[in-house]
Amino acid sequence: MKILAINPGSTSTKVALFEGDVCLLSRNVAHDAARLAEFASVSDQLPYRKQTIEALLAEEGADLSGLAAVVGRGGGLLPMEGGTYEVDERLLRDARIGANGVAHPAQLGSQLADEFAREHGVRAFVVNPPDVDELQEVARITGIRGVYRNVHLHALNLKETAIRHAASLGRPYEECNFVVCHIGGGVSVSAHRKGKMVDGFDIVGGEGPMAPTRCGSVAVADVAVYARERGIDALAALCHRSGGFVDLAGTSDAIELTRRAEEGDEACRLAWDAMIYQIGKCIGAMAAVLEGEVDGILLGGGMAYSDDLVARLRRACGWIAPVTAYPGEFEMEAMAAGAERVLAGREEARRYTGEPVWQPPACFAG
Ligand SMILES: Nc1ncnc2c1ncn2[C@@H]1O[C@H](COP(=O)(O)OP(=O)(O)O)[C@@H](O)[C@H]1O
Ligand SMILES: CCCC(=O)OP(=O)(O)O
Repeated sequence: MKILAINPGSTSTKVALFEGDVCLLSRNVAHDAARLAEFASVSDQLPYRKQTIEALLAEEGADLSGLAAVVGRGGGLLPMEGGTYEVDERLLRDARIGANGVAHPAQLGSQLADEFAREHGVRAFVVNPPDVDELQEVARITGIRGVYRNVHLHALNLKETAIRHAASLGRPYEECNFVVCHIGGGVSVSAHRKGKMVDGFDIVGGEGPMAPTRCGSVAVADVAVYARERGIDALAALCHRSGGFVDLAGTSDAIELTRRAEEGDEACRLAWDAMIYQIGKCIGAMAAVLEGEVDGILLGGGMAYSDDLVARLRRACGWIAPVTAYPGEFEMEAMAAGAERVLAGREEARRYTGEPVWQPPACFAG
């Protein structure tokens, strides 16, 4: 049973073909930031991303005969429970407009999966999109009446990393507590208690640590001044596209940034140091969410390939719990596995409704 997995990220497009749990091919194309910036909206990138994938498949001589499903990284959706979702018109409508109010390429995942699936007459799915919302109630409350938190995170990779680490400890995910990070183009830091992602930082809304493409948390008063001087659109872009390394050093590539830092570029050195410092602070916050009962701190994403970053986070947070690096990500495998569970009848595909997963408490009404 072949499954094609498609993962459009902020800096890359990844594609993989699986037969059962065997990966037949896997490719990752890094996109030039200037090329992506030419598109007015994320959904306008659809033909370009599709052609990119078609070219990759052709280069690899991929044999798609016997394809059973196409699975994409979901996004652009309203808060939802975790799981594998059938791509249908309701889901596509929200993905196309980015109903979560966030312009992020993950919303192309369902659209690309749908296009390839139609061409092959097979089903399309998304698995654990960044819109998965399992926050505990107290994590949703802010100090502003009527304003409630929800988060967008690398849910797919965070959960898969936690599941695999739990298995390595010989325990089910549902019995463990972890602080799990994805340290890539965006940096997710999250608290997992007994199989639920009960808190984390909204990495497209401007929370959490600085990242290659994100500004991270900034004092509200400073944000207000920035918005007044530069406008709301420029401010919003800083949250998930043009902040962090891009704003401080003109690149989202951590390899380039660290090379320039070694060559004496002071802006690059400080950006690198500050990001790692902020990730450590956020890990500490999530350890407090778990009341110190932390079975492990797990570091995934592209930057977890950096020995320097892992060593520094181990020094900053290793006293909380053992720190384990899982460089890269398990997103492609996790997507294929989610689709396979449904096709094999071990799990029912969920239907996206757009219905709220949580109701604001009556005590704050009015
Ligand atoms: N060996 C490495 N050392 C430091 N950074 C790395 C290394 N390999 C990849 N990266 C960085 O990881 C980031 C991309 O991470 P990735 O998880 O692929 O991103 P995304 O979240 O966009 O999928 C880039 O900034 C890249 O430069
Ligand atoms: C929308 C959250 C997922 C995310 O930020 O992915 P990238 O790191 O690829 O931008």
